[in-house]
Amino acid sequence: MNVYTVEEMRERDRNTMIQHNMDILTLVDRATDEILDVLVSSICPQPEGKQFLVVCGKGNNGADGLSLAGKLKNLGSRVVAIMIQPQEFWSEEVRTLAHSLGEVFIWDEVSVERWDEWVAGSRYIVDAILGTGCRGEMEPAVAAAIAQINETGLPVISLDLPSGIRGNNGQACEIAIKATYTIVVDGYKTGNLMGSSSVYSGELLLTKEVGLWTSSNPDYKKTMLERNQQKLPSRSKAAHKYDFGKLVVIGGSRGMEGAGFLAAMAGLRTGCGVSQLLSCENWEARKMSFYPELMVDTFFDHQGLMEKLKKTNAVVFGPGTVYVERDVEYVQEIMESDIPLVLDGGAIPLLNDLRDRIQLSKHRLIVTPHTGEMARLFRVTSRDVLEDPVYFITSFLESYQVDLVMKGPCTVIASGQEMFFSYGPNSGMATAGSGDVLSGLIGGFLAQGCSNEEAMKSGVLVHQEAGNAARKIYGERSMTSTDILSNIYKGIHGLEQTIAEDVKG
Ligand SMILES: NC(=O)C1=CN([C@@H]2O[C@H](COP(=O)(O)OP(=O)(O)OC[C@H]3O[C@@H](n4cnc5c(N)ncnc54)[C@H](O)[C@@H]3O)[C@@H](O)[C@H]2O)[C@H](O)CC1
Ligand SMILES: [K+]
Repeated sequence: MNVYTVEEMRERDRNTMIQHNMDILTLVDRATDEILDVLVSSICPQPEGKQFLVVCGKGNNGADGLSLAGKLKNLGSRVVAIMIQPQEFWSEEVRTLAHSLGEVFIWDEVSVERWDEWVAGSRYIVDAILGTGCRGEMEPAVAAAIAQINETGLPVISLDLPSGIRGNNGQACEIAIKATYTIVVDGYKTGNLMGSSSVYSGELLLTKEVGLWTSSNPDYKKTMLERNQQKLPSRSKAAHKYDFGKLVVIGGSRGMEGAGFLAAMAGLRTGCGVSQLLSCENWEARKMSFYPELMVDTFFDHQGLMEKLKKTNAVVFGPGTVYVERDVEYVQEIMESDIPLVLDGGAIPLLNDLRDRIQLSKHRLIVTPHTGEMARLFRVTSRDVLEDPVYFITSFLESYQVDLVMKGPCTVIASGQEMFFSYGPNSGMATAGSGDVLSGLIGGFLAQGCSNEEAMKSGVLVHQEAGNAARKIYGERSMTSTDILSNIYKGIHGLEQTIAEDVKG
């Protein structure tokens, strides 16, 4: 399943029209065939006899609304179509579609009584006011319509994007539609997945492809992260624990020992044979092991560290550390050895100190910032990153030449010329230690010999599924990172099952 920016979507529209000799009306017609298919199969199996209140804008999102209204009418639904803007502002396509629909009302001319009557008689509102074209300040008439729709309490079906959500970053305008379902046309827009979109979109439903031109060589190929792309490391029944790899987590400084333990334990739960927490100058950590299956040790200088990293197959550096300049040397030493390395938490800011030396790394580094950590690296604010996440992800790849896992309600894995989006909003994951569990998972898979890409994908998928399982038991409010940790096995089972089905399949 592909993901596009608004600019890429426009380019696809343009090239489809030129190369396949298609006009906008044909594109809209194809899009609404697929929208109707999703509506009937996933939202309203029997639309005949039911009333749909379809509220349309003057652009192509509005054209989608009018075209869908016509098709619902043909199926025997009752349709009330309202245009927000008066006729003189309609596009050519909107004009044609409105004409063939017959009766279309204009927002400003609708009395309160009529609106109330339509709302009372309708089963659904279709929001076709704004799609990917939303930009700048909201027109007052549009804002008023959105507020009024949000107040009805009726289920709202948004077409492509909830009106007022920006197509590239998912940020909400001063007001936006609170949808029950969002039917996304042809491919996810980055704005369907990022920013505040999860607060407004309701259930995201994707149409089949509508036959648009697709670049065979985009700058960055963007797809949804899917379970069936994964393969887990194989396991021999005759194995020794070291055959499954040793992970070392360097972290757990004074007062933050728990972060180190969570990461080390998450690694062990992926199936690696041995996991150790190494703390710098923290003897206390050795006394506080919460988990008997973990090894815990302390180091004082880089000779001591490298001595302790013998027979280590992967290192996660940073859960429960703060930025200390001295750590640059430690990280550099590990980079130059043959050990795959994940930089997380307190080690992420070291990236700016290491910039000139990253090429010396034998393995490509993996770095796992959340948006705040990403912003600090670029010396901008989180708001800047949220404003243009795709730009910052590509800049990150280009500036640092490392692999990236940017954590958030939609976690993005980025490597080389590819990005994978993992959309699974769960507010329970925004809890202390959740990121430590993720970096431990990635480290655990690396220690078993997975490639960076496999380890990042498996780590993110398992983390998300473990979080969903924890939510089922404790709820989004009460779940903690220990609950994510203890549900890792469910994420692993999920992946094992998918793989088994694929093999059978
Ligand atoms: N790409 C596809 O596969 C297809 C997409 N389709 C649909 O078309 C929309 C995008 O259409 P576009 O005309 O570019 O934009 P919109 O309809 O979203 O809106 C443009 C319209 O609205 C005005 N406007 C912009 N911002 C605001 C604002 N803040 N307040 C008020 N008005 C605003 C702007 O001036 C324009 O006039 C896409 O999402 C799909 O739904 C088709 O189905 C074809 C295939
Ligand atoms: K919309």
